[in-house]
Amino acid sequence: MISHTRHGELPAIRITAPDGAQATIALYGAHLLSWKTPDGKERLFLSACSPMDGSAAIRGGVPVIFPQFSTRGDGQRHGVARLSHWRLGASGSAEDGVYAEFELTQADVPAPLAAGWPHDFALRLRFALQGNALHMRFNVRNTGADSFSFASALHTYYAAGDFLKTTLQGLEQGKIAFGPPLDNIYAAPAELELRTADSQLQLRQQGFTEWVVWNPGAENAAKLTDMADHEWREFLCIEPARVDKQELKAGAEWTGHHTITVAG
Ligand SMILES: O=P(O)(O)OC[C@H]1O[C@@H](O)[C@H](O)[C@@H](O)[C@@H]1O
Repeated sequence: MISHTRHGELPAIRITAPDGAQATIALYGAHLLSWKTPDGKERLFLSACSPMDGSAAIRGGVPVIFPQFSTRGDGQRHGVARLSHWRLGASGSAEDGVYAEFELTQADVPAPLAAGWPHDFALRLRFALQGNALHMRFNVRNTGADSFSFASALHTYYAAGDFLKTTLQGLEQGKIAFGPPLDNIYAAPAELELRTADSQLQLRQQGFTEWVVWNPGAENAAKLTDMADHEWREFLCIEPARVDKQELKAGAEWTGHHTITVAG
């Protein structure tokens, strides 16, 4: 079932699966704010200090990064998609569960931001919920007459319980046990295993080229106005990404998949 709701001042869409799984997506950024598995447990971190009025990017959940990753370029930091109001597209039931799609084109991007990246594009982000799995499918189409280059990421903030008790397995570097702050880019195997203080999750990607792993630690978190000082310990970001801009020819499209399954 799909219903309209609000989160703070932001209009949002709620997906509720027959098994009780639930996701809430703000139209601002097509930003996944909350994902609850059928047991009612929240799987994503969302900062209590995040702006929720469309004046700035939301801190937590799953920000959509497009067309620039971080400061890798002279455009808007982490791109314009997380700062634009998307539209609800198709929704319903499919093989992979109850789903809703969100759409954004160049015409939807606020003028000052659009001026910084003047290309014709169409984005479609689909969220599907079934049992303990969440599937995100991100599609980028070049609708213009010239090629453009873009980077992207699904900047997932996991509710880790306790960052310091979290481990990640599957990277060629071996098992990572977290401690000091980190902001690392790794080559992207298809699958990772994340163990938080109380859960085990499988993270799968297809189409992306890197995993970015980030936690600011206490000192850097204290400098962030949209994060409470203690919150750094509650989350870990693991982002399937395409950190460097790669070309997309006129008329071509690219699709990235990100599936998270709670295994225990
Ligand atoms: O504060 P922002 O713009 O949401 O970015 C958060 C972090 O996002 C991560 O993806 C980057 O690797 C970090 O360098 C960055 O600090």
